[in-house]
Amino acid sequence: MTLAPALPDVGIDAATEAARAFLEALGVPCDGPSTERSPRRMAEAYAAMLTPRPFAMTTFPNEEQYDELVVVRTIPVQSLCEHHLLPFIGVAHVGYLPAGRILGLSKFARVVEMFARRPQVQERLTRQVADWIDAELAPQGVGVVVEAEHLCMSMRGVRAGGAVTTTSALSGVLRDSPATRAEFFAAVRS
Ligand SMILES: Nc1nc2c(ncn2[C@@H]2O[C@H](COP(=O)(O)OP(=O)(O)OP(=O)(O)O)[C@@H](O)[C@H]2O)c(=O)[nH]1
Ligand SMILES: [Zn+2]
Repeated sequence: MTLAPALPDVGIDAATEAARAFLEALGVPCDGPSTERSPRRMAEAYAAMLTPRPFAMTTFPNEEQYDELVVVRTIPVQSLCEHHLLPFIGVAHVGYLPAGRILGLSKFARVVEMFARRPQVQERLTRQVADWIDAELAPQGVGVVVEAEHLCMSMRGVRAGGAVTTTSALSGVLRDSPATRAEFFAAVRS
């Protein structure tokens, strides 16, 4: 069983017409020489931001029986909040304690991106990354921390620009062992 999101069925022409109607309804006509194609650009931009990129899961046998934490810090996060379809942007820190296999390092950034390219809430994104690593790798434990600014909170509404939300998801020994958990959070903060 895979926990990867299903690929959406994207109709760029229909999205373009909807974007044109949407912008016109907001008093933003797109009839100038440089704006005629803006509805299509908008449709393509949203399609790009909302379509996960599948990737090959590459694992290696843990031949050295490496049994310390592996932590990949400061992975870029760019997603859209499902309430306003406005971006939330920040970083993820992903760590795990290997068991029988280790994961290709680039895959941590790929899995974050895969789940980020959907309408999201930060809590779910954080949990999905942890659950995917658990399911695909069966490590001794996983930890994921996401720190992000939500533009729906800074560009509109409450206008709390600069507010950063931190979420975390832990499993296995990273959740159950206080020492391992503390080591993970220390690595994240270093
Ligand atoms: N928990 C959580 N909330 C989020 C996330 N992204 C956006 N939200 C919140 O979702 C809520 C939607 O609330 P509503 O009251 O329905 O929407 P709204 O009237 O536009 O709210 P304001 O943003 O307060 O103006 C807001 O409080 C957002 O800040 C997220 O990733 N996680
Ligand atoms: Zn929002």
